Amino acid sequence: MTDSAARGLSRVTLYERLGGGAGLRTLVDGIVAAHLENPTIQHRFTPYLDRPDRVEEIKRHTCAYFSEGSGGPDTYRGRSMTEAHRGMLVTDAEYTAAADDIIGTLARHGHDAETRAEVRDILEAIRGEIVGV
Ligand code: HEM
Repeated sequence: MTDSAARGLSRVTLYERLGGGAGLRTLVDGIVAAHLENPTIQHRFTPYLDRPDRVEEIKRHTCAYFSEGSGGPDTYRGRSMTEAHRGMLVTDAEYTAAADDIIGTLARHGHDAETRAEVRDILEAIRGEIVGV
């Protein structure tokens, strides 16, 4: 049996494969650190460095958003993606840079190609909610 067939039978959710709540938190910390190092988008995030409470809130919202979207138990209660990013006029290149940080962080934490492809598909599905709004 292939890995994917086994997963289908045992219904292991993407949330569980990402390590549940603790795994997601580790990933979100890594993603934010990667954004701060990424020359294409770091300027979007450096203004938050002197607002640790807001960074913590955004991280918590992002964990809940990823949990809900990957079959986890949380409910995202933050603003819609379009509302959260309205007025930023995020470009396609910036979005791709952010998505690459996410996929790179997954790879660094040992998540396999199949899981990375699944996350990449989700990120492409919501691109239009964030770019250019
Ligand atoms: C790749 C997909 C992305 C996802 C899933 C995502 C998700 C989120 C979430 C859940 C929040 C918190 C919203 C809230 O607290 O109400 C947020 C906020 C934010 N995002 Fe994104 N985001 C993405 C891409 C981007 C990109 C490409 C940029 C800029 C280059 C960006 C910049 C920001 C900023 C600056 C905030 C803080 C907004 C504020 O202070 O109100 N995001 N994002």
